[in-house]
Amino acid sequence: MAAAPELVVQHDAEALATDVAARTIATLTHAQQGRGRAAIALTAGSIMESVWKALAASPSNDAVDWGRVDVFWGDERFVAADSPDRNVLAAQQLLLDHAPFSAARHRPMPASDGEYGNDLDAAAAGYSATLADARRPDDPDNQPAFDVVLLGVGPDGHCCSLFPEHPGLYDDSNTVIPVRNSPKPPPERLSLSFDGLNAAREIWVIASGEGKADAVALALGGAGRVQIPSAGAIGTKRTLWLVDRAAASKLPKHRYDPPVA
Ligand SMILES: O=C1O[C@H](COP(=O)(O)O)[C@@H](O)[C@H](O)[C@H]1O
Repeated sequence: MAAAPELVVQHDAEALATDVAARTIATLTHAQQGRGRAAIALTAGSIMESVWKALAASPSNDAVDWGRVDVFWGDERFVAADSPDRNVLAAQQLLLDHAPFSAARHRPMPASDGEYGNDLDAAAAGYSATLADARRPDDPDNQPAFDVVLLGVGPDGHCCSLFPEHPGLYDDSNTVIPVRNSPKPPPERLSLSFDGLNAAREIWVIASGEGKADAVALALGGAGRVQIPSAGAIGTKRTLWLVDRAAASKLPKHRYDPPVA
């Protein structure tokens, strides 16, 4: 079942990051109570470093049993493990390499100098198998139903490494797909397919700043996922757009009526 998008608008990037961190802690705690292990998928993006910092700084972060959390990735740049282009690096530096988060079972996507060498197809198949191995009893056959995906959105509306009018949008051959000729460098990437992404219980699309305002307005205004891929990110239980006022600034008044200052 698909969930129609809800919208929450926070004052600014800092308030947005604090809100996302608090919701993440609550959602993972709740998932652990119901399903034993919790599963989260991360993506990168300009707001995410603030989210990771807010999570690290939250006095409530030990409410989660991080030893019973699986951390996956929604997309990754297929470059060498030490390349500054890797999405995972900042997350490790700010969050995942530190207690209590380091207790989580972290599953980074493969790098181009890792176990699959520079074989992008093999790396995509390998991460699909990683997902399949991590499924819980009530999950779909081939992957965990992520309890939450923290999904960045590009100014062009892309999410994960699913870009407007790009072949990857049509590739649901596996939960994780190889992406070539990405319009945003670097050109080779790994990404959840739409099927892989939309198996998530909750998807939170997180956007901050005026640069994201067109994408937010188009996605919530009814654009299709070929034009604006983030419009096609739909969780089975909940789809939540968490944005700041700048990112909400091009929404029509019936969708968001900003408070008078
Ligand atoms: O390339 C990517 O871009 C998106 C959005 O990033 P932003 O810097 O425009 O906010 C990100 O969500 C994705 O993980 C990343 O690979």
